[in-house]
Amino acid sequence: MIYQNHFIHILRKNVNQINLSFVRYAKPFKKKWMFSSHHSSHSNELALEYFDFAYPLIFHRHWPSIRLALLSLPKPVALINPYSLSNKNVREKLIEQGAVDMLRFDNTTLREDFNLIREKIGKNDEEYGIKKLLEQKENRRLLGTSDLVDEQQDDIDEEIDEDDDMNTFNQPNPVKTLDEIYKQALEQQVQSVIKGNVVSIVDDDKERDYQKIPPSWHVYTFPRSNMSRFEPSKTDESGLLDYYCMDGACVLPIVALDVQPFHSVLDLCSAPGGKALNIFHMCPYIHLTCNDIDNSRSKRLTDVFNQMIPKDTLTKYIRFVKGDGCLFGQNEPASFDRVLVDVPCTSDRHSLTTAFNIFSKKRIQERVDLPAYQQKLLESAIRACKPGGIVVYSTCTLAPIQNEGVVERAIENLALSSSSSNKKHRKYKHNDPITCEIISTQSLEKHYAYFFEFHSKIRYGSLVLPHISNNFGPLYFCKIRRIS
Ligand SMILES: C[S@@+](CC[C@H](N)C(=O)[O-])C[C@H]1O[C@@H](n2cnc3c(N)ncnc32)[C@H](O)[C@@H]1O
Repeated sequence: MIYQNHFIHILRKNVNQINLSFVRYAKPFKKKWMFSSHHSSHSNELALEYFDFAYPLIFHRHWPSIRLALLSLPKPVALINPYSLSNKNVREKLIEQGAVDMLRFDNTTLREDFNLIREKIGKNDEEYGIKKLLEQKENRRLLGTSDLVDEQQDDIDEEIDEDDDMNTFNQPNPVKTLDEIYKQALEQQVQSVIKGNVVSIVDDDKERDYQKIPPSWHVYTFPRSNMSRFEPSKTDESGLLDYYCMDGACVLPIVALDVQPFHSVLDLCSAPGGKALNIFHMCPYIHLTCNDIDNSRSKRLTDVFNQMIPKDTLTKYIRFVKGDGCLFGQNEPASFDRVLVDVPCTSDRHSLTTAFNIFSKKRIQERVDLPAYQQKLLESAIRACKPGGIVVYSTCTLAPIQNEGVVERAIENLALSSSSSNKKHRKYKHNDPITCEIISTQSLEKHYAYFFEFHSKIRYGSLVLPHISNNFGPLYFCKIRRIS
């Protein structure tokens, strides 16, 4: 019931024009569908127009495959409810159906081969020859993985494969049109989203054993290229659901958060609660605070938890708060060991399938203000975190300005506050100087490379690119440590 109801069927007339005749209703616990065969929503089309304008400049030849995936059915994963009485039977049934536990998947050889290829095509390896790239392309084909690896390959592919369909997708217009000029301006903007050298990055998770997964946390999915769907979730005798379906990429920020027993954890923008459930299943011996500003979404959040967690556990370990996350770190002392801040964003996949999305003309100002709002939420999350604690920032957009751009500006702004000479230029009022560093998520990417397509040109954090063979994401996340 939960996830399958989310899926929309999209009729595409041709590659540039879509007819979004289904409109998704985002409430996971209500069977609501709006079907309109006559009206394709204008804001859906605006979203696609914007993506077609901005994203080829960032993702180059990969944009057509990302676009295809965004316009296709997303792939679900099932988060098993360890409190459900049918927990064991359900897991056995899913395995019989061919599903695998994404957190315990151990096809070591496949993963090692894949990682080897990725390493070889390392971002900065300029001396790589065409022959080797072709070999690797063939390896990737044999591994059944896509070729979303490195832009460096693009130039070479263009030299050697002029008839490649992908290259003809955005054929340059020989005459420099006004569009071209706008595109160049936008490209400059995209390139200047981050400075790239103001935040330090450490690789502390390099040696982390990602195979060590707590026994309460199981996430099932079907293997690559397997488009099977999960049956609707059922309730057991005590009224608890046996699993919760969601986008598989949602698991990654939680892996990055690395919650440990007895931690005090804050989920600043929590509703409807998919990631908060993962946090709690990752480590049930914590004190979890779930906050959201929106009344109806907060109600959904508590509904989700009531259907997944027994009442006594809920009251003992979980606190629900309804408040403005921007104020969290200002009014309370920094008290959390871990903070997840999964901010509102342009929700790229969602915007292509919902009627009144943030690309609507009436919401232009909201969209323009979004990165500043996200920055405010991230700064607040960092302020709420204890020194030495971890903050994970996440979004479900591909836009660099809402991802790395926000991370860099927030960390820079918090550091600026330490300098008294800069105090008058500070955007938000807070008392103490705050310094942060970013913890690289490269090792996490390597471990989960079989399931996800990661964008290789990310400086801070990781970005999951939607791909038709395992249609998860988009999802960006960045792991930040508060130092002082
Ligand atoms: C991307 S959704 C969060 C999804 C959620 N983390 C999950 O996994 O189910 C963003 C949420 O931020 C909430 N939000 C927006 N502004 C907020 C604010 N100032 N303070 C707290 N929550 C806010 C929205 O109501 C929305 O529920």
